[in-house]
Amino acid sequence: MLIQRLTIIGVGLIGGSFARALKRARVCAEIVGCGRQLDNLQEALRLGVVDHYTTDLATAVQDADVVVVAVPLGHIASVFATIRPILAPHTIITDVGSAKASVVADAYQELGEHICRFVPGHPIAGTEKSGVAASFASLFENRRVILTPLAETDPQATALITQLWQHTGAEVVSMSVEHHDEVLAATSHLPHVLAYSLVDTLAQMEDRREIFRFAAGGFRDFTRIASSDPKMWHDICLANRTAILHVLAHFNADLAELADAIEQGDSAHILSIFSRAKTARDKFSG
Ligand SMILES: NC(=O)c1ccc[n+]([C@@H]2O[C@H](COP(=O)([O-])OP(=O)(O)OC[C@H]3O[C@@H](n4cnc5c(N)ncnc54)[C@H](O)[C@@H]3O)[C@@H](O)[C@H]2O)c1
Ligand SMILES: O=C(O)C(=O)C[C@]1(C(=O)O)C=C[C@@H](O)C=C1
Repeated sequence: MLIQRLTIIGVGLIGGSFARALKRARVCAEIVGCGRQLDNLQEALRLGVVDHYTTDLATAVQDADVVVVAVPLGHIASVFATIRPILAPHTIITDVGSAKASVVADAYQELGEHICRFVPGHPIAGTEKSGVAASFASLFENRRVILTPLAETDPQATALITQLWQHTGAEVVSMSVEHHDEVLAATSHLPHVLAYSLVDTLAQMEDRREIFRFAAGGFRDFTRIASSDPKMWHDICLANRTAILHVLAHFNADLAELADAIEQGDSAHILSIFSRAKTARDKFSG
């Protein structure tokens, strides 16, 4: 066994999938789940995702070798503040939050002397579903996990968290907090903002029933992620607002240029934008 006791705070899609993958790999002797919704924790136990559960954060982190904080970004600071006095000196703490600067600021503010065993992390894998019932063991297979260790982070803590993620089938990469937030603003946060905004625009049109009746594959592919948890994406937008606004401004300018080309009937311009995008997309998906 790699570790004795792993505690997951927030046994939802990501926390539950991490627990399932580690159980499958048989690397933790015991997995403890902690959360606020009793029915979700009971389901986690019934599904065999955790070995025990508690709704009490203090009980959950006692004697834990590793604590994984997998709650929405807006709840991370209060979780850190509550567990700080109970954490053992050897306990390693990590998280899975979709933006990293806000989590790191929360950690500096709330974790005190435990900052040297905090390894910020983010699996680049998920779905539009939430809760433990939506979790599955193969979610992280062949996907990337980004770690953004701090100057203070003990390299042995980073090495252990790296090993745990590798046991889920993921490839682990490291980068700076700032770079992470800029890249994810472009590749994940902007697409979610656009999908929510597009669906909301259509949903407010007078003939929305007719519009949605004839929405087919293209609409479905483009908007699946607008079914994601609104509170989670609210938290991400506020946590990474500077980087999101920067890439959104860029996008707005390019969209205005495309609208102008359509208005002018500028075939060459329209074709060059679409061809450039198709080449980039084909190369990326290949
Ligand atoms: N969904 C994705 O695609 C995805 C991908 C990568 C990372 N993330 C990140 O993972 C984290 C969790 O997202 P998720 O999709 O698993 O959400 P989820 O809603 O499925 O799970 C979150 C769980 O945390 C619990 N929780 C909320 N507040 C809590 C608190 N104060 N104390 C204890 N438990 C609490 C909830 O009851 C829920 O069970 C978020 O920070 C998100 O940014 C999500
Ligand atoms: O596939 C999806 O539904 C996702 O939204 C997953 C996705 C992404 O944008 O790729 C969403 C948020 C994350 O923090 C990481 C992954």
